[in-house]
Amino acid sequence: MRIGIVGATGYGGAELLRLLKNHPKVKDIHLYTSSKDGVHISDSYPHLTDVYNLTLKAFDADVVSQETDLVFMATPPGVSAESTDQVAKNGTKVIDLSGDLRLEDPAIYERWYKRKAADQKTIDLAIYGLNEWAKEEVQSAAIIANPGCYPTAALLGLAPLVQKDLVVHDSIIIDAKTGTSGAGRSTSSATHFSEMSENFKIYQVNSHKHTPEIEQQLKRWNEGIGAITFQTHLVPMVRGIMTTMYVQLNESFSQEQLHQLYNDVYKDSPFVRIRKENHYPATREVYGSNYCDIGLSYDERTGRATIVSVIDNMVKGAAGQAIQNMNVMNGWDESTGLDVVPVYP
Ligand SMILES: NC(=O)C1=CN([C@@H]2O[C@H](COP(=O)(O)OP(=O)(O)OC[C@H]3O[C@@H](n4cnc5c(N)ncnc54)[C@H](OP(=O)(O)O)[C@@H]3O)[C@@H](O)[C@H]2O)C=CC1
Ligand SMILES: CC(=O)N[C@@H](CCC(=O)OP(=O)(O)O)C(=O)O
Repeated sequence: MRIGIVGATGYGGAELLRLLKNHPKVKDIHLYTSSKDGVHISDSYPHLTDVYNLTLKAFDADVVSQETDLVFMATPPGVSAESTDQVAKNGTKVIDLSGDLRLEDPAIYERWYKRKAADQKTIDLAIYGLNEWAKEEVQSAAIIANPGCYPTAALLGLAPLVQKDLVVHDSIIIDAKTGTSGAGRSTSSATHFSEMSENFKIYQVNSHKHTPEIEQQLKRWNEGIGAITFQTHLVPMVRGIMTTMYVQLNESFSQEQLHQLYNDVYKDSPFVRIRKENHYPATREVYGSNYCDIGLSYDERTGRATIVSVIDNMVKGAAGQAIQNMNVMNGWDESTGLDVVPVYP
């Protein structure tokens, strides 16, 4: 299969290349750039020296549609909105890592992303690829909107309780933390070393663009769910996301029942690991892997459940989930090429 990566010089592109090296079905890879035409990938990423002998080519949607069967768009917001229909016109499948095709209402996209949305036809064709909960749709999809990093962690953690309508509808609070690689490779004053070292910051308070994405999916599962409170923090680490979620349950639960529910729901999901009672995951424990690890607690005093989920933002939050989606789209085992043990310590 001929694979394309647009935005291969970014962190998402580099992570795709790291993981695809061990993918038995992928041999023919084409890399596209908007600024480094003719540059060898190892000049951009020396850790890939002798791993790939590939030179970047200028991104042109028509060329991509002729040269590839499936393309990963690892590009900033706006690029997929403009070019997906052209890339897909000859049957090339598209997996978009950006947020351009995730929101079904273009007006909501334009309000939160502050840029023009993709055309409605392309948005309607795109399947929201939260893989664990969309196997059938992903299988037959031509275009995948790969979920955002925070929504992946939050939604996998909330799904069992929300789907079974066990949550007081307007009680969901998501307290999220991320490492700096989530901001991509280009430098910014928010993420450079002097700003982030020995520091811990809240950002985009009540205004993060992943808020409508999380609400949209929660409402698909349970239309009664109200507005969520979602806050994001930057911590001095490179990879990893932790979402700590607080929800009021609408019936009395026991710790044991809560664990039973999550173990049952995710028993056939190889990338979701439920920790045993009184054990909680740390970001290091999924580092470099496609796992989402979940810890649970029910507080009898308050009637609230605390759900903690961790992922590696670059893997399950981006490139890993994208490859999992590619696998399911092609009828391959979902774990193909993703059988990676987390790097520890
Ligand atoms: N980092 C993360 O943890 C996650 C990222 N994402 C999303 O994935 C996408 C990629 O993220 P990330 O790799 O971190 O970002 P980076 O900024 O590291 O990389 C983006 C790449 O896109 C390319 N690019 C920029 N403009 C254009 C253009 N007009 N046409 C084609 N290519 C262009 C650039 O490469 P060049 O100059 O060579 O063209 C750049 O290297 C983003 O939308 C991001 O929000 C999603 C989940 C998690
Ligand atoms: C640290 C940092 O800036 N993280 C990014 C992660 C979001 C991201 O990557 O955006 P999409 O998944 O929607 O494309 C942010 O908070 O915007």
